[in-house]
Amino acid sequence: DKMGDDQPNLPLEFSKKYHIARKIGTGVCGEVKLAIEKETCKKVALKTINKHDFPSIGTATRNAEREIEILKKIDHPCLIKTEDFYQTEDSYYIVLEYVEGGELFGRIKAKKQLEEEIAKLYFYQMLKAVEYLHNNGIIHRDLKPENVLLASHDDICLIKITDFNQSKILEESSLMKTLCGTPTYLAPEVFTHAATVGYTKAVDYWSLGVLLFICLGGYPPFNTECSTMSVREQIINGHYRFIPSQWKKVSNEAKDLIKKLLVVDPEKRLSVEEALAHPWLKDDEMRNNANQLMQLETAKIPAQKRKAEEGEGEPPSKRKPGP
Ligand SMILES: NC(=O)c1ccc2nc(-c3ccc(Oc4cccc(O)c4)cc3)[nH]c2c1
Repeated sequence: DKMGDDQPNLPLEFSKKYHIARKIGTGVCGEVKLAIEKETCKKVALKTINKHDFPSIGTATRNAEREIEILKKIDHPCLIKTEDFYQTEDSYYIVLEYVEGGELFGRIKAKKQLEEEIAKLYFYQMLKAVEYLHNNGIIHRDLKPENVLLASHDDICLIKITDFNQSKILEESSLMKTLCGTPTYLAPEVFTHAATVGYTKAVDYWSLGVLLFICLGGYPPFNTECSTMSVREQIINGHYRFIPSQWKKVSNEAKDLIKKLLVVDPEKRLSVEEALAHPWLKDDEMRNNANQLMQLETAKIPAQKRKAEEGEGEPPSKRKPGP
């Protein structure tokens, strides 16, 4: 069709370089479209965040700026890579790698539930990715099957976590500094309130438990099927069931790991490090597969960041199309 815009008000610079194909996902704050780089026919995912969308003026912009800051900073084989950014006065445009296999959500729906060995391979990679995020002071806060992408249509494949729109960067809070000072004059609630304020990494541990439950059981642990409690009450009470017909082929070790992640008290919830040490994941064959997939990915064209650090990289938008 015509060489012009396929979508109105895209940045001209973007329209010159890419051709929009079709919508491939809808995030909370914006949409994701498949786009083709004209010079190389390479597929990319274009995520558009409208500055004037809900949740409220300013929040969408703040979240988008934080998402872009995080995307520039991260570099891990199981985290989505960013190719480019554009901005107009009313939208942000993030050009991301196109992850062929699509959402884990679609794979689980198609297969009803994943075979245990496949679920283990994916979950181990999710843990490694979240371990990397937490070690870099980033909490994802929106881990769900829609935000876990699969690198290929094969079962044995790399996963890529995406969507940092709800993510938080753990910075030195004034409360943390206060707690390091001399407490002589500090009121008691500063200590007791401290234990509950803000989000901690533990919210991601809980989400990982829900993700693993859905991968193995094929249905969510907290859902509207429950007649006596609302979803909110089920979560607050940590009330869920392993429906026998869905779980008869699943090992007790896998169920044990889920039980230790879906713990209401965040202090008692298993951390990523502890989950990685759980017997269910002490599986050398799986780890070899996962590590090979991750090393292959890392060996590919180094991410923009690595190039930038080595000082070779031109700013992405001025780069010659890669091989
Ligand atoms: N929310 C995000 O930050 C985000 C960021 C990047 C994303 N890429 C996809 C994506 C990629 C490939 C897909 O393949 C398919 C598979 C089947 C059908 C289809 O139309 C596309 C689907 C979704 N979804 C994304 C979401």
